[in-house]
Amino acid sequence: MAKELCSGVTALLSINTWQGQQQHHHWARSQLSPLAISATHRHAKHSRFRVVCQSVETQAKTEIYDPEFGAKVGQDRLLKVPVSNIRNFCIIAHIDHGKSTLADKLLQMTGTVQKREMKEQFLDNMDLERERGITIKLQASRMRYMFENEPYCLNLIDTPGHVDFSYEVSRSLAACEGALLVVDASQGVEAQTLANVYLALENNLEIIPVLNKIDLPGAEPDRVIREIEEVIGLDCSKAIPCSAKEGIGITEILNAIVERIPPPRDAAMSPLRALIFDSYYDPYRGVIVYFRVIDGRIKKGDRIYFMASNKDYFADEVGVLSPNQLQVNELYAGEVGYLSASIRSVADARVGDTITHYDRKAESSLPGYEEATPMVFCGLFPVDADQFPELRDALEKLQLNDAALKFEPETSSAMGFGFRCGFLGLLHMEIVQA
Ligand SMILES: Nc1nc2c(ncn2[C@@H]2O[C@H](COP(=O)(O)OP(=O)(O)OP(=O)(O)O)[C@@H](O)[C@H]2O)c(=O)[nH]1
Repeated sequence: MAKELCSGVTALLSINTWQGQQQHHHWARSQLSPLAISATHRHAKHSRFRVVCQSVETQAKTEIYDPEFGAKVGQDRLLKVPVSNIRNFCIIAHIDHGKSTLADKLLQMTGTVQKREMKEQFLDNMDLERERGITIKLQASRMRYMFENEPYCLNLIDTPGHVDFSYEVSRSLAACEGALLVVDASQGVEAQTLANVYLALENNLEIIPVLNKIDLPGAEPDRVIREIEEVIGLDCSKAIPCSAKEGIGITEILNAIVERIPPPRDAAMSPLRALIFDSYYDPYRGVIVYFRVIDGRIKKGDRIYFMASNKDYFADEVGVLSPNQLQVNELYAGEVGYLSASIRSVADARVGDTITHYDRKAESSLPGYEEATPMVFCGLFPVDADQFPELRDALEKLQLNDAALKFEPETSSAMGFGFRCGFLGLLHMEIVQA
């Protein structure tokens, strides 16, 4: 159905946009692609954008939710491939060694996003991340890549680089079969990279060493290769020299992902087990859960059950990230996607939890679920004691989007009633403050 609507047919578009809480609706009849593009431009400033396309000829209907680029996203990326042609991988790199630049180049080279859409680095798309230039929240993107005349589906799962988020890193590694180890060829291996490489090795990931920034005059790829071999003990005979900035070595990296990273296990007939590697709160749709299907399959309308939080919901929407959200009917073992189910709090769908079916529960959950343990604490007191309930409401709202934030009431003889708040680390505290 979606395909029919993408081949330039005349379509009726129902466009909903939101400005703050206010919804605006427009109808338009046009060739699908050009109109969708101009609509995207017109409404680019709106925070949320939804187009429902109905083919005038066939009455077929599809809904494309895409806050950034509307219907421009190519539907051929939704093409299903056999599990043997899926590759799930992440990028391990020290801060500033070029992970985001490389991720963007991979998205560009596979046609997932166009060059002109790349004004801002794509995978780091939270404002705060941009401001601080670091990756905080995990995100994912599906790419379509042709290798020896066969279509492959490559899922890149982004990992945060900061030590406060090592648990999130470990969950995203558990969702992959392979990792690109990106090392700045003018710098060398850093301690933080080591910790993540060991995590990847523990998860049996196939690691592809990539030497980035070879365009720099100070690059010493041979020295860095020796360093990786000595420090990590990784065979670097097939390390790939690259410049993410200049686009050198990108095809070699894509080919290596297909050739060297194993496909996921084909377990589509088993009871559903999907690993949550990220979630965020959307004020319109509730919590959006990012997951990797490990066993079984999941489709829209399924009654799902979160094994750690003991909560059940109906999946309103299931889709893939490319990198924007695109709805699909079903996702099966090996695939990576998102779902929404009118979930009110991220605590119900925590990173590391296992999703299964309410009526056909998996026997055991996937390993590795951990409660977030706060490491840094601070006392928070209202200036005016009457504002205590407001402060509590504000903290509860914040917690809807950040299940790692903990707080409990506290009294102090000097400050009165307040809260003791726990954070994962100093950076986490700064982010919550912002
Ligand atoms: N010369 C050169 N510079 C590069 C290359 N790749 C990345 N850079 C630059 O290195 C800096 C850091 O790159 P990023 O891609 O933001 O690094 P990152 O690893 O994603 O950093 P975090 O998001 O903080 O983890 C930027 O200024 C890039 O332009 C490269 O191949 N050559």
